Amino acid sequence: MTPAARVQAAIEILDLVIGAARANGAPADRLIGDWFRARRYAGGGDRRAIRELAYRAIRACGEIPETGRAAMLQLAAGDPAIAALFDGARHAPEPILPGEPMASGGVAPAWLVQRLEASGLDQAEAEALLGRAPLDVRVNTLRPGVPSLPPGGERTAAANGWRFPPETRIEQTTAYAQGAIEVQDTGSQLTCEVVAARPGETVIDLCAGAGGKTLALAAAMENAGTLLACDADRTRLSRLSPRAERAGATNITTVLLDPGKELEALERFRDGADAVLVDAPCSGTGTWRRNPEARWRLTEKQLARYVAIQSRLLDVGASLVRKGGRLVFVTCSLLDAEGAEQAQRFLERHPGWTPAIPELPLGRARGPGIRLSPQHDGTDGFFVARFVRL
Ligand SMILES: C[S@@+](CC[C@H](N)C(=O)[O-])C[C@H]1O[C@@H](n2cnc3c(N)ncnc32)[C@H](O)[C@@H]1O
Repeated sequence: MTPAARVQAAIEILDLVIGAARANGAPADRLIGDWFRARRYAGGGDRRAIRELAYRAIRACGEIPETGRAAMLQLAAGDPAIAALFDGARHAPEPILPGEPMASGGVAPAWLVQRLEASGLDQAEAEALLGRAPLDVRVNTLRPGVPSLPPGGERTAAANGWRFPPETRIEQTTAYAQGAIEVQDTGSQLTCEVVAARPGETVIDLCAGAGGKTLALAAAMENAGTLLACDADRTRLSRLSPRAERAGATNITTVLLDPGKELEALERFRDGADAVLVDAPCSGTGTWRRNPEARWRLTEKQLARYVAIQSRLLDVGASLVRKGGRLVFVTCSLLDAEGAEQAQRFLERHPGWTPAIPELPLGRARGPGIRLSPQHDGTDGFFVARFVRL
């Protein structure tokens, strides 16, 4: 494909991404994959270039663009080489018309930029939310021996963490196939360390999803003790079993929860868990490096819904913890509404609890917890707080 045809292809993809963002449809990654599957003629180089162009345009536009072309014009406004490819040749985008509307630039929609500012993020830190994520892995201590890792890696601040260049094909390594390593962001690994799960304990991962953090907890517990992986989403939870098998994690029991009736399924653990992790559903502002179009999908109403469910799940988690036990609250968000403020409100609602601010090698204190950010810590954005029941 010619460079100009690649730009036109990226514009078509952007139209799909924008449509899906408006209609709460599939994520960009899946749309791009489907687009290529239907166009086998595009070679590896074309695919990489088109994907790169589409993501650069997504990152360049703060508000959701009207069209894919308007998004690409925003990118072209800062890159004359791309602008020059709008030449109307065969398969190329039509020439740019004088005064043709282009999407607006910026980090995120205006309301969200305001929320980020109010949450103490300066411009540089906000922009870093849209940077490139490295490839982090956790060495799985449940697998004996030292795994043979691909070249180019370096140790991270996490106890068992390594970082590789983003293009590393980690899933093709023997270490990955044997379950000796798991792909997991350093920030995510550190939030698991805050749980400080120990062998023999009863630990509940209340929002386990597909078990990214559950597997780290199982490793910390050395497969000894009870580890419940709960979630309200059957499909996500069903992905955990094969992952646990690959990782050699044998002490995990999955529990499908009914939203609003979580405690009914967990009644026998009431006041009994040593630790409960609430890795709550959130806006995901800390993971825009991986899915930058997520900022076009979020609405104030949705954010309010996340805040409400986080608060409810924290209350559910609290009633499962034994006296002296710990409750760990995590969101992959940098918004105080889903972090420091949420944690503070928990403490106000629950006088029988005290904050035990985690000591981490990365991050900065924010209210009664710690916040990690891409710019300051080189991780995804997270908030983590730990509370101890008196
Ligand atoms: C941030 S994700 C969890 C990610 C997971 N812990 C990991 O490390 O991969 C939040 C999860 O909360 C789940 N969830 C939403 N409502 C819930 C509820 N009422 N009870 C339990 N889980 C819920 C979602 O299905 C989603 O999987």
